Amino acid sequence: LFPTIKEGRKMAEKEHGDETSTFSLDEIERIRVQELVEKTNGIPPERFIQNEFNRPISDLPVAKVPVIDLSLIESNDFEQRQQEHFRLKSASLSWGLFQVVKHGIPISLLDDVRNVTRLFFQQPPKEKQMYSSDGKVPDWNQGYGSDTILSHDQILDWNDKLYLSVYPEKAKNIDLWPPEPKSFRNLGLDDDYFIDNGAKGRIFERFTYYPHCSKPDLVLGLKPHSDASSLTIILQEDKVPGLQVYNNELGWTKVSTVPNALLVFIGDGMEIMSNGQYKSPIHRVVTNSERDRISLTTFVLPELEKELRPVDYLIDGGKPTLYKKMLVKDYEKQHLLDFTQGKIYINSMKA
Ligand SMILES: O=C(O)CCC(=O)C(=O)O
Ligand SMILES: [Fe+2]
Repeated sequence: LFPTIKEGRKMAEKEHGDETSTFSLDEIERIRVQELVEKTNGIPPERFIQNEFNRPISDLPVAKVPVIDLSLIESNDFEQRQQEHFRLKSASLSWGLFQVVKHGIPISLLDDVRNVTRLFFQQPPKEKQMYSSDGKVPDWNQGYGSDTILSHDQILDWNDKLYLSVYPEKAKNIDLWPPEPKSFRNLGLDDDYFIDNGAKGRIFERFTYYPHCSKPDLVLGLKPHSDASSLTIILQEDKVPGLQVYNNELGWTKVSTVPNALLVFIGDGMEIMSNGQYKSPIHRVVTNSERDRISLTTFVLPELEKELRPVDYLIDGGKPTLYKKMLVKDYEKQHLLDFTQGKIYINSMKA
């Protein structure tokens, strides 16, 4: 059996007491990881030390993530199109993730997005803090901040983030959108691409900054989770890996970066809607001692008042329903609660 969070932390303290740095509870829960790194030279305070069974492992196998050519999905050649559709489907059935290339988004735009993300995090703390919602209802989880803290026992992630609602328009809180760097508000992130392509619902963007860490074998950039979304699209940096995905046969595997590809994850919503045929993979992010890392995550989410459940035709004729039903807004609440405690919420949805 795994130790409880408290037991695990006691064990970690004993073993690694001299490798951690000390801060008060209040300080730790308010400071951003980026500032911490400057103060401690990258030495993690004890609140960030993972239980033994969750710590990063070196020498992992590389995940064979399928690469999908989007231009073939839209090809006029029927056979080519059908073949790529088949590959897309088998990627969703097996790994639950794939790299998309020839997606039609200009590389220069991807570079701009990456640059602007870096520039945002390079600004002084005071400047960034203006875009924090600081726990204010209804935007308490939006804006600039670090790991969401729901309990003083929580083991914290080694990242800072800027989390923004971009669609629908009325859910956008423009006060949390940084005017600096200048190009931030007009990245084209809020154009109608997804909406026109049928994904009506909600879209959030999460800009994440993972500072370097002097003890990368003890902390996680982002703890294990599957995404509560329908679909997630990730833009990574080409040269700084860190993302890992769990595979039932291989255990943790490393996801290689493919230059300028977009990485797509099937989310919990799709797993439930497909009655478990499509997989919402468990993934995490590890840090490294030399380089910081940025990523941009786009979450495509269903409307809050919708019910999450397997689609009717998949359970027609008495086929077993493998998941419980739940309103999207309740699902997201529970998912966040479980995430902060290091649990995988979709497991509790299995009927
Ligand atoms: O930084 C990454 O590559 C992954 C981020 C992620 O998993 C998330 O935002 O849910
Ligand atoms: Fe994720």
